[in-house]
Amino acid sequence: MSGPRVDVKVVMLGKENVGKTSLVERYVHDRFLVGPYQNTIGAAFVAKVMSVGDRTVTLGIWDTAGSERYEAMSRIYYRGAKAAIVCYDLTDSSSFERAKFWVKELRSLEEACQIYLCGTKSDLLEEDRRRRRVDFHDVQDYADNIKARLFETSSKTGQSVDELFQKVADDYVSVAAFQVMTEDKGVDLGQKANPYFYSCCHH
Ligand SMILES: Nc1nc2c(ncn2[C@@H]2O[C@H](COP(=O)(O)OP(=O)(O)OP(=O)(O)O)[C@@H](O)[C@H]2O)c(=O)[nH]1
Repeated sequence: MSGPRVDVKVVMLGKENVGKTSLVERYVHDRFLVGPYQNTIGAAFVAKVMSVGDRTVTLGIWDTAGSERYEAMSRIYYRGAKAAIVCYDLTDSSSFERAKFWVKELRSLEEACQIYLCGTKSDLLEEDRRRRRVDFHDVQDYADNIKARLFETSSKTGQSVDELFQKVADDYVSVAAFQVMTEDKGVDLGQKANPYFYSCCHH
């Protein structure tokens, strides 16, 4: 028996404990698991069917393990990904340094992969704004430089989680539509190597 046909391979990357699994849990099952923290080992896969206008898009989400012990495995999972959600914990500056590490790798090895930076655990800032360790404007400047999109989410409250994954699917559909358009008309805008151009030019 074959599994679902995946349109968009999405990979979750980021330091351990930043909340990658919780983000997927919130998005796919609309729940936030409490209890003892469990590291992801290797990677986990889940498929989610969603709508973009009158189209159906299936996201195939690979949730990788954040521990540096599994770094080599994470590399296997981002190969061929169309989208990478690179997570960092808004209350942990070292996790943002780790996010930059993954961005560098993706930019050099998976040029066509659209990057979504995701600052997690925003509910902790609502409780106490002094807990913020990663400045929003600094990350926005960085995101502009690397042509990434930026979200700040909470898997606990659900804040911006659906919006993040919806954007991944919307971008995929925009890119596909643009590809069909240029291939049909034989237009070569010399921009094919730039995935951000693809997704931006339809907004
Ligand atoms: N307050 C709060 N805690 C969160 C949030 N997301 C995750 N956590 C907590 O952070 C811890 C780690 O979450 P995980 O989702 O397992 O983190 P991970 O990035 O998948 O970790 P690895 O599997 O080790 O890579 C857990 O104790 C979660 O309950 C959030 O949005 N808000």
